[in-house]
Formats: sequence, structure tokens, C-alpha cells
Amino acid sequence: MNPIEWKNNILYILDQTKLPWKEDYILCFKYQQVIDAIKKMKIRGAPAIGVAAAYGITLAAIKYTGSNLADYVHEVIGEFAVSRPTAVNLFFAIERMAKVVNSNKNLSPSELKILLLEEAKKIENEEREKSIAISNFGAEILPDGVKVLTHCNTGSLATIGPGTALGIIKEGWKRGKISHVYFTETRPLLQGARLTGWELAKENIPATMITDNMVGYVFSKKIVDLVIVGADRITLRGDVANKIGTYSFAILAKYHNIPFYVAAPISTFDFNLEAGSEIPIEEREQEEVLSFVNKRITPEGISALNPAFDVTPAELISGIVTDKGVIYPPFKENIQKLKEELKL
Ligand SMILES: CSC[C@@H](O)[C@@H](O)C(=O)COP(=O)(O)O
Repeated sequence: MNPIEWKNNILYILDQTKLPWKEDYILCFKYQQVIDAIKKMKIRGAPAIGVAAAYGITLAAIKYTGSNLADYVHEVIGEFAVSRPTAVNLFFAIERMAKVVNSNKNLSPSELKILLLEEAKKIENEEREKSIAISNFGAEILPDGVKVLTHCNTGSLATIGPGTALGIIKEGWKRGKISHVYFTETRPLLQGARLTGWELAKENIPATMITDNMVGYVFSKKIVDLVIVGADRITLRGDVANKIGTYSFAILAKYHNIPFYVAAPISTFDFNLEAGSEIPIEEREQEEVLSFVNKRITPEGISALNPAFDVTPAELISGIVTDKGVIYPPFKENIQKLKEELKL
């Protein structure tokens, strides 16, 4: 199941706000529809947001009939850059699209449009390959018969391909290494209950959902042996921004001596940032937490906090599974080494 598909100059986006009730694709004819889909989380998950933006920029270029395509593409890139602030994959993808424009200034508009589409397809294919690699590296380190907990949705819907944390779980299940999967409901938008539940059910993987506030209980009862989550941005010292709640689960895992793994492609690393405190955290509308299934549940006059992500310090993480292998502590040294090896 692809969360996104490019066909005949139309971008098809599977509307994740309608899952699991309806498998409905939005047909994007204009780039503004893609920005809207990202903002409203019809498409979400760090790698998938990057791919959507790359195609959205291509869509804008293809539809443009004016006389300065390069400037126009840069303007559109500026609009995508403010759609969701935390997942660095968005910026990774738009920088690559900007580079195509900047290094091909002498080409005709039609030639440039072809190159932009090729780059978007390349980004998509690379993300697919990366999530396959992560799934394999991660499955290798899983102990036999392990009971795993994951948070939010990091599967095919959030990436292109099997997924990151959920990709590892799917691969681990295929290899007979996982005995049971637990996943959180993931308040407030229920990416766990709706989306991870949907993917696990499609794969016939036996799974149990818990609400976010049951994690401590589940750890204390030794119901779970290991945690794997995804990431929206990882800094040079190995601090990880991920779906709100991740930080609390990491602290609880440390207390209970439960290994806590993060899975993400190298495109989720932000080599410009040293510490997690520098990561911009998206603050979403209060209404999302004050209401449940579109019905206000908190009395009028009460306000709410709604950060979409939190930051888990490197000290709480056992390992980071990437498409280039698993990084272990000391993270700062090992991330720096990988950066140099990959010439990034
Ligand atoms: C492979 S997806 C990794 C992360 O993007 C995922 O864990 C997550 O936090 C998703 O948040 P979302 O707000 O649903 O985009």
C-alpha cells in the first residue's frame, strides 16, 4: 500500500485522516493541495512528508506557464518549508529539489521540469530502499521470541516501503523472532490505534493496543521486552525528536531496564544541530486535544497544550537503526564517524 503515487501529472495521496474507515485517495492537481494535505496530516510521517513535498514542488513546476520557472520553484519551496517544522526529511527533500534548480539554470523550462520529476522519483525510490535496509538491520538485532512495543505509526503509511520501526517489526515477525506486538494508541490523533493497527491487521500480525498512559504499567508487569520507535529529527549528539510521548516512554524504559531503540534513515539526521533543545517542535491547534472525534470533551474556557513531538536525550537510547547499520553509544562520536564516512 503506497501512501503516495504519481500518475499522469497527478499526485495521489492516501487520506490518512480517513483511515481505517475509508481508503480514499486525494487527487492533487495543484501544489497547494499537497501543502494542505501535509498540514492537515492527510499524509504524515517524516519520510513520507519529504516525498510528498518533492512531488508537490514538481507539480507546481509542471503547472507553471510563466517566464521565470527557477524563481517560482524557489517561492513554492518556501511555502513547503513552513508546512510542518519538525521532521527534517521535509528539508532534506526540498533542498535536493532546490539543488536541481540551482545547478540547471541554463536548461529550458521543459527540460528542468523533467529533471525535477526525476529527482522526486529518485527521492521516493531511495526512501523505499532505505526502509527495506532499516527493516533488515533492525530484524537482525532482535532477540528470539521478543515482545515489542512501538509508538505512533512508522510503517508503510509513514514511509515508502515497509517502514522504519514498524518495518523492523514486520521483518522480525516474518523471521519468527517476534512473539507479540504492542502499540500505543497515540493521542491525540490516534496514529497508533488507526494506522499502526490498520497495517498490523493487514499483515495478520497478532497485536495488542494500549493507551499511552498504560506504558508504565506494561513495563512494570514485564509484558514488553523491547521498544522501537521512529524519529522526526536526530541531532549530532543523538537526541531524537519523535511523536509526543516518546520521551516519557524512554524514561520509563530506562527505569525498567528495557532496551529502547530508534529507527530512522540517515535523511532524518540533522547534522547542523548539536542538541535536541535546538529542534523546532510543532505546536498544533488546541482543538485537536480538547475534542475527541470532532466532539468537544473539555468545557469551554479551558485551554490545552498540543506539542506534536518531544525530544528524547541520547542517554536514554540503546541504539539507532539506520539504513547504513545500527549506531550504538557513544552516539556523538559514532554519528560523527558515520557522517565522515558518508561524506555528508
Ligand atoms: C517513519 S515515521 C517517523 C516519525 O515521523 C513518526 O514516529 C512520527 O512521529 C510521526 O508523527 P506525525 O505527526 O504522525 O507525522
